[in-house]
Amino acid sequence: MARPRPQGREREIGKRKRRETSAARDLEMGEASIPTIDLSPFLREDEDGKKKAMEVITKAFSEYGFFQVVNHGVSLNLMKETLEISKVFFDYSDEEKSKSRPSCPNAPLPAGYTRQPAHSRDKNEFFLTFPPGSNFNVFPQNPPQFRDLFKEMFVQMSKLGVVLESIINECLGLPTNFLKEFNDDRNSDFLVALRYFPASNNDNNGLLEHEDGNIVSLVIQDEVGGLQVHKNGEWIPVVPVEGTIVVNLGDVIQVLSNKKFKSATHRVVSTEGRNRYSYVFFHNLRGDRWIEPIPQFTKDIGEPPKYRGFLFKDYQELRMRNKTHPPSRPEDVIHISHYEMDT
Ligand SMILES: O=C(O)CCC(=O)C(=O)O
Ligand SMILES: [Fe+2]
Repeated sequence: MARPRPQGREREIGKRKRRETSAARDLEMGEASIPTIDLSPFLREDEDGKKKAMEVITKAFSEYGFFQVVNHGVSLNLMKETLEISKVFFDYSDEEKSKSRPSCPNAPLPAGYTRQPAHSRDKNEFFLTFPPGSNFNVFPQNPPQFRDLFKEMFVQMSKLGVVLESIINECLGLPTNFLKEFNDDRNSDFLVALRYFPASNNDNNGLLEHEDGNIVSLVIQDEVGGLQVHKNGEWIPVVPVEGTIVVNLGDVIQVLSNKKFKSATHRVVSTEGRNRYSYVFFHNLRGDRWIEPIPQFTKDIGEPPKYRGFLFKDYQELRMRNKTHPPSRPEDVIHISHYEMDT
C-alpha cells in the first residue's frame, strides 16, 4: 500500500532534516559559485545590454535566488568607508555602544544598536536604521561620521533596491510598474550593519540558515567571507569580491510568483580568529499588504496557488517570534512554508 504523503508540518520537518544532513555532508562545499551580473545597461538605458542581462538574472532568480552585481551605482568609496566606520563603532566598549540602544518600543524592529542575547544561536551584533528622518532612528554621537555615512548608504542602497525591484518586475513579465505600485511606500525599508564574532572551538554559526521575508535584499560584505547559499543540497560560498553587492530575493516575491522565483536559503558561517563585517539593505513592504500568488502565475495558466494568502504584518510577527521566543525544536521555526498549500 502506498505510504501516505506527510502533510503540513511533518512534511516540513522532513524537508528540513534532509537539508540539515546534506548541509553537514556538504560543509566542505562544491566548486559552484553564484553568477555576477553587470547592471550598467540598466543605469544607462542600453536596451540590448538590458535584454541579455535579464536573461541571466531570470535564470539566477529561478535557480538560485542569489547573484552578485557590479556597476550597481553605489559608490565604491562609500562601501569602503561604511565598512571601516562600522569596525570603529563595533570596537567601542559595550557601555559606549549601549548609548544607542533602541528606545522606541513600537518600532517594528529595534532601530539602533543590538547585541544578540547570549543564548541566541546567532553570534553577531548589529546596528539598524529605518529611512533617514524616521522617528524610530537612534544614532550614536561617535564616531562623528557614522550618522552621515549611514544615511548616504541608505539613500544609495534604496535607489538600487528600486532598480532591482523594477528588474524583477520585468523578468517576471508583470505589467509595467506593477511592483512599484504594489510597494509604493519606502518607510518599512531598513539597513543593518553587522559584526559577526570569530568562530569558537565548537561553534561556527554566525547566522542560522534562513530565507529573507521581504522583496529583495542587498548585501555588502568585507573580505572575510562566510555567506553561503543553499542549492541542490550544497552550500555554495558567496566569495567576497570588493565592490560587488550580493542580491537575494525574499519570500514575498516567491509567493507572488507562485515559486517561479526563489527566495534562497542562506546562512553565515563565522571564521576562526576574525570578525566579519557586512551591511544588509532590506527592500521591504508595508505591513498591511495582502500577499498571495498573483493570477498571472496561477489561474491564468491553470496552475493551483502554492500558498494561501496572508497579511504581510502577520508573517513579520511570526518571524519576529522566531527570534524573541526561539522554539526549542528547529522544525518549529516559522518559515514561508507555514503558508504553503498541500498540493
Ligand atoms: O551578513 C550577511 O552577509 C547576510 C546577513 C543576512 O542574511 C540577513 O541579515 O538576513
Ligand atoms: Fe538573510
